[in-house]
Amino acid sequence: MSTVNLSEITKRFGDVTAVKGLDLLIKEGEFFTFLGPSGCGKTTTLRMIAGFYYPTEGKVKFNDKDMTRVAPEKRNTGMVFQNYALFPHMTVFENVAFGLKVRKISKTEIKKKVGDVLKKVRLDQYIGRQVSQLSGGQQQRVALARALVIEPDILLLDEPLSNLDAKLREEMRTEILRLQREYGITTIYVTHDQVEALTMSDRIAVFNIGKCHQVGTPTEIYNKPVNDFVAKFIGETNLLPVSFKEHKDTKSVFYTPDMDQSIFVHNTELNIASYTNEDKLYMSVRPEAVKIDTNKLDGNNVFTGSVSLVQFTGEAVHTYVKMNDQITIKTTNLNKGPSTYLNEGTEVNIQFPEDQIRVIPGEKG
Ligand SMILES: Nc1ncnc2c1ncn2[C@@H]1O[C@H](COP(=O)(O)OP(=O)(O)OP(=O)(O)O)[C@@H](O)[C@H]1O
Repeated sequence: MSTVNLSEITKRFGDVTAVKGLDLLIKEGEFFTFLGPSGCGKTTTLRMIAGFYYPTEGKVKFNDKDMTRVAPEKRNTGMVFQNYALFPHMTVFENVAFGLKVRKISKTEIKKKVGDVLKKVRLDQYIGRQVSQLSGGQQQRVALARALVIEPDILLLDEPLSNLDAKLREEMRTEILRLQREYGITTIYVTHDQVEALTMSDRIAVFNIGKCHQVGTPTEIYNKPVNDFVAKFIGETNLLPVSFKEHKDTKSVFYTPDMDQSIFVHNTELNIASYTNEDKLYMSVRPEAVKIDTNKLDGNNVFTGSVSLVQFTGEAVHTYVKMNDQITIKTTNLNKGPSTYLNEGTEVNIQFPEDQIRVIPGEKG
C-alpha cells in the first residue's frame, strides 16, 4: 500500500497543456476517483502516476519516494485499461500469468498466484478458456485479475466499465469495490460518469480543462460544490445568475435578474467581500430541494409558474416549471403514485428553501 503525492504537476504536449499545476494527496488504501468531461486531463494524470508519461513540471511521489521519472515497470502499479488490453488468443491463465512470467517467478508459484486471484474475481472455472470466448464482463474480470496478481501497491483503473452495458456496469461496480476492500489497495479510478464516482469513491477530484476544481467526499462534492462547473457536472441543478444585495442577521439577500426577484439565503458560506462586481455569482438549488405545490406555500422564496413537462423515471418524477420565457425550474420528487402527478399547464407554487440554496462563484479559467 502506498500514498500518492502529486505536487505542482503540469503536463504539456506541444502547445496543449493537458494538466496545469495539479496538487493532490491520495491516502493509503483510499478509493480515489478522477472525474471530469472528456479531454480534461484525467487519463494524462493517471498515466503520469503509472509512468507512461513524465510530467513537464512537478513531482510524483509514492509515500516519500520520488517516482517522477521512474520507469513504469519499476513502480509496482497495476493498471486496467478501458479496452482491457488483453491477448485475445491466449487463455485466461496465460493472460493473468503474463506479468508474473516477466518478473521471472517460478512456475509453481505462478500457478498458485493465478489460481488464487482467479478465485477472487470468480473466474476459476474459466482458467483454460481463450479470452476471445469470454463475455465483456468476464474479460473485465481477467483484466482486473491481471492487474491484481502482481500484488501492486497502487491499482489504476482507466474508465474500466465504459464498454459494458448498464446492468453489468452496476454489477462490476460492486465487484471492483469488493476486491478493493479485500485487498485494501490504494486505488485511483478514472471516469466521466458521476454516478460511478459518487457511489464508489472515498474521495473524488473534479477536473475541467486541465485543472482540478474540487477534492472531497461524494457528499461534500454534491452538497457543497465550489463553483458553477462542479455544481452542473455533479448531478443536476437549477443555476441562476445572482448579485449580492445585503446581509440581514443570519440571512443574505441576493437579486436574480432572470426572475426579477430577491432571493433569501440562510447562512451563505460565500465570502462576499472577496468578490467584485465583475465576478459572476450563481445560486444553485438541486431539483430535489425545490418544493412544489398547487396550494399556497409559506415563507420566503416562493414563486409561481406553470408545469411545462413531467418526466417519469419509475422511482422519481421530474416536474419542470416554466417561470417566464427564460427560466424553467426543474423539481424532483420520489414517485408517490398517479394521484400526485401534475398535468402540463397546471399553475403551481415553487419554493427554494433558504437553507438549501448555495451561492457559488463562476468557474475561473
Ligand atoms: N499524447 C498526446 N499528445 C497530444 N495531446 C494529448 C496527448 N494525450 C492527451 N492529449 C491532450 O491533452 C488533453 C487531456 O487529455 P486526457 O486524455 O488526459 O483527457 P481525459 O480527461 O482523460 O479525456 P477522455 O475521457 O476523453 O480520455 C486533451 O486536450 C488531449 O487532446
